[in-house]
Formats: sequence, C-alpha cells, structure tokens
Amino acid sequence: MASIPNLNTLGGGRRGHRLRGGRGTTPTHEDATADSVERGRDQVVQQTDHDASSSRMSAVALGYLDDPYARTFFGHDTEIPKRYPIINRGTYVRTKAIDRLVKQFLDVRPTQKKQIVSLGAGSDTRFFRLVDESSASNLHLVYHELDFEANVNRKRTTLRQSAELSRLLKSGGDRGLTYHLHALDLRDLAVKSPPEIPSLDPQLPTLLISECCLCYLPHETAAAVLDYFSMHIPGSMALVLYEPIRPFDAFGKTMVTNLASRGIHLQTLKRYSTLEAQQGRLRLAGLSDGQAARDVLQLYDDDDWMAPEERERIEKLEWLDEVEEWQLLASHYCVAWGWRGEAFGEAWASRGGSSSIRNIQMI
Ligand SMILES: C[S@@+](CC[C@H](N)C(=O)[O-])C[C@H]1O[C@@H](n2cnc3c(N)ncnc32)[C@H](O)[C@@H]1O
Repeated sequence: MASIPNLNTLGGGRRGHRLRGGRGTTPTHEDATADSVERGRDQVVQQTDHDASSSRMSAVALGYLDDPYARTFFGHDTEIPKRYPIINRGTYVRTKAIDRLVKQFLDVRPTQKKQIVSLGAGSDTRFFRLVDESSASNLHLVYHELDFEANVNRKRTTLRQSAELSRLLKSGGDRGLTYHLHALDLRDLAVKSPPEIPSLDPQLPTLLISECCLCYLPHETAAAVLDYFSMHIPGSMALVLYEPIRPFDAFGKTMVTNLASRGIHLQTLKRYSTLEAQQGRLRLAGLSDGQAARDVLQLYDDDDWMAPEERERIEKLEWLDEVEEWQLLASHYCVAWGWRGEAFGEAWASRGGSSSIRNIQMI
C-alpha cells in the first residue's frame, strides 16, 4: 500500500484519463505511469467491498442481522471474520436504517412500479432479501446494481454458481421484480456523452442508494453522477446515502489517517463533513422537496428508528464496554436522504423524513 501515492495529488482523474485516450495521440511514458497508478487506486477502492461484505458476515454470524445471502456472497469456504462489537453494531444500524427507508418507499402506493439503483453495490444482498420479503405482496420493482467490472464479474459468478440465488432471481422475475447487474465505472457517467444504462426506466419513481460509494469519487464527479440521474429521470427521484462525516475532530483525523494508510481516500469527506452539508448537497442535486440526515448514534438512540426491545436484543448479543468509543464511531457516520416527488414525500415525510429536518437544523 505504501507505494500508492496520495490520490488527492493526482488531479485530473478519469476525465484526464479519457482525454489522454480520446485525442488520438500516442500515449507517453507518463500516461502509462498515470494509468497504472489509477488502476492501483481503483483496485483499492474495489477491495473495500470485501470490508463491507466481511462486516456484514460478522454481524449476521453473531445474530445482529438476519441475512441468508450474506454467506453466499461472502464465500462458503472463507472463514467468518469477527469484527469488534462497535463495528457490528454500526453495521446493524446502517443496514436497518437504509432498509427502513427503502421499505417505506416500496410500501407507499404499493401497486405502483418502482425502480432502485444501487451505486457501487458490491456484494450487497438487499435485492435478494427484498425478493424474499415481497413473496406475499404484488411489488413491481426494477432493481439495478452498478459497480466496477471486477466486482460485477465476481457477483455474476456467485449468482451463476448458486442454485438458490438463480431460483430466487427467476421467482422474483416471474413476480415482477427484475434485477440488472451493470459493470460500469460511475465516473463514466460524469462526462459529456455518458453511456445509457440499459433498462433504466426514466418514467419510474427511482431511489438511488449510495452505501459508502460516492465518497470514493472526487466531489465534482460525485455531483456529476447525481446530475446524470437527475437529468435522465425527470419525475420522482431520491437518494439515500451512507458515509463517514466529521473528519476534522481528533477521532475524524485518526479515521482519515487510518484509511489513508490503507490507500483509501474518501474524496468527498471534507466537503460534506456535517449533517447540514450532506443535506445541502442533496438540495443542490435537485432533490429539492426534502432532505434529512442523521448520524448513526442518533439513529441508534432514537426510539422512532430503533424499537427499545430491538435495542435491548442488540445489547445482549455482545458485551460492549467501549461505550465512549461506540459514541465516537457512531457519530462519525451518517445516513442522509433527499427527494423530489410526491411518492417520496408520502413515504418519508411522516416518519423521520421532512419532520427530522427541523430536528437536525437545531443541532
Ligand atoms: C465500501 S464498498 C460498499 C459496497 C456496498 N454498497 C455495501 O455497502 O455493501 C464500495 C463499493 O463502491 C464501488 N465503487 C467505488 N467507486 C466506484 C466507481 N467509480 N464505479 C463503480 N463502483 C464504484 C466499489 O467497487 C465497491 O464495491
């Protein structure tokens, strides 16, 4: 990892790369070096999926989450990792909070066909859990997952090799839940003539999910990716994101240094460093009807998000003596969501949606 230079000093990024190739000039030695540095950097980002998948596996194995598909994507032959209790609890809160926002969207106007686009989906299992959960409902859903080719290929292989997942995909498809897995570098959406995403239906109310993904892009690129969807989907659209915040205090600085030592640079972290900045970003992205944000600690401590009996169950799973560390860690990650369109207003305004904007602005 030490050989990977500071990514923030590289400049240009993907746009520069595309220009180098696009002008028809002979690539220079510097171009080749820059390309190989960029590839190394991308690999580090791609491998963060293994971290996410390991954390999910740990939380599932210990009973925090009920996810029958985590093991399949993690790998049956790989030893189950054991994360620290505070990490398991964080994984639990993050997953449940996003699940709840997704469910509220799907439950509103239940007969309306809807679309979800998961940016940097990695080994995420949400679609497969939704197929299970929706067996009794008449949900119509188009679900897209986007990630780098390397990660998509791995997921495709797992899907092909798992009879259970193949069956699930088929039964979901028969009931109107269609799944599309796209190999796509999101930065390619941030150029002048971006590609079309096959089967993306611009007429459907669309929920974008970025669970620790857009933070890996330069902030202009992350904003341009959101612009891409905003321009392609004229009607109801929303984004739910999960990512770190507060990089400037002592804990935040340590978090940034630790990640940097692994070659990981969260490029939007300083720009969207607070809950308010996250909400402002959502507003600027055209999600003008409502924005809200909560850090993980707020979500965990709020009875409206976490039923007291569920909190009690979680606290019995593992002894957590580092309460202060939990509070620090949990206050450095947030879930933020913003929307335009009535479907999302109905889904989110009454429970933790626009009403929480007022709460948040008082913090
Ligand atoms: C930390 S992982 C999270 C995976 C998944 N969302 C989850 O929460 O389990 C980040 C994911 O974003 C993907 N990603 C980051 N930058 C991307 C880009 N430019 N294009 C496509 N995928 C990207 C990575 O490959 C990786 O799978």
